[in-house]
Amino acid sequence: MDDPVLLTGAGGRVGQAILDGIGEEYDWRLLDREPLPAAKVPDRVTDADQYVADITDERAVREAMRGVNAVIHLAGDPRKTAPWDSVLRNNIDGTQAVMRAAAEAGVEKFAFASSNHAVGGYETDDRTPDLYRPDDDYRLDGDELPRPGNLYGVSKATGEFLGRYYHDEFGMAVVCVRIGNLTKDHPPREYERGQAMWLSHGDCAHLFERCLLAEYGFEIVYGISDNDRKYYSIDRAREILGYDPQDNSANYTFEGDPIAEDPPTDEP
Ligand SMILES: NC(=O)C1=CN([C@@H]2O[C@H](COP(=O)(O)OP(=O)(O)OC[C@H]3O[C@@H](n4cnc5c(N)ncnc54)[C@H](O)[C@@H]3O)[C@@H](O)[C@H]2O)C=CC1
Ligand SMILES: O=C1O[C@H](COP(=O)(O)O)[C@@H](O)[C@H](O)[C@H]1O
Repeated sequence: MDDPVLLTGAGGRVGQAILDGIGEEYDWRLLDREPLPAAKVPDRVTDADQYVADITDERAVREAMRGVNAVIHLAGDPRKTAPWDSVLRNNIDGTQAVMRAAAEAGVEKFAFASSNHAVGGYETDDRTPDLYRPDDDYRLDGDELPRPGNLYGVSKATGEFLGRYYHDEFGMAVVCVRIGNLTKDHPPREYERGQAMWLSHGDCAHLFERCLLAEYGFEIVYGISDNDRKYYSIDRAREILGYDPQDNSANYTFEGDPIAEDPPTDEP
């Protein structure tokens, strides 16, 4: 991909996981409402390719979108406890502004950071905590209706609907990645639910790179590592995007420490 890729929310946790993994591979436009310190910016990205702007600023977003062929849209309020005024502004109005600008600019591929919280309502009392365990075979696969468990989840489900609209009406390829729980170096510590939806930094960067390279129309996929414990299927991400995750929370203790592999023996 030769044209620039616009990354919104570049200074945040997910943005940095992506740039740590594939920051040197693409021509980036980085947009965030906070200025990015040099340590967060890949070497090849110049000042001219950095936009300090709010995604609800339609003019600034249109400016950042010029000549862009693909967008990874992460900017928003990531708190599951976020109040309505914040998710309405940052996650719904903001996503509408970015998707609209992308569609109008003829952007080919758009990856949207959705969330496990768009479907948190499936974690009913009768399914939990079994759901979080490796021997339970309940799976969500992306075909189910959204079922948010909080207003943040409502805002993410709304972003998915916006993606559906911009795909159907403008022909933009849109993939909504329902990200699980991103943590660096190890799965969330002592958190069964988080370990079932762990997304490692390496798998995160690889997954979003596949969103840039694969061919698709409109898709909803789950963004988790290849965890033994899981209630989200990653089959669709594998089939459509060519996602090939390398990490698995089962290779760590409940406390989050790596489980040592058996040392090699000399015995035949
Ligand atoms: N970290 C995780 O495990 C998960 C993250 N997500 C989603 O991924 C996206 C990124 O999440 P994180 O990196 O964890 O969050 P973060 O809070 O670390 O990063 C978000 C970035 O977006 C920027 N931002 C926020 N509102 C903005 C606005 N109105 N205009 C311009 N920039 C704005 C912030 O300055 C920040 O740098 C969010 O949309 C979140 O909902 C979804 C599921 C899990
Ligand atoms: O959408 C998000 O989900 C993750 C995981 O949710 P949690 O309920 O296990 O905390 C969360 O860490 C992240 O901040 C949020 O944006």
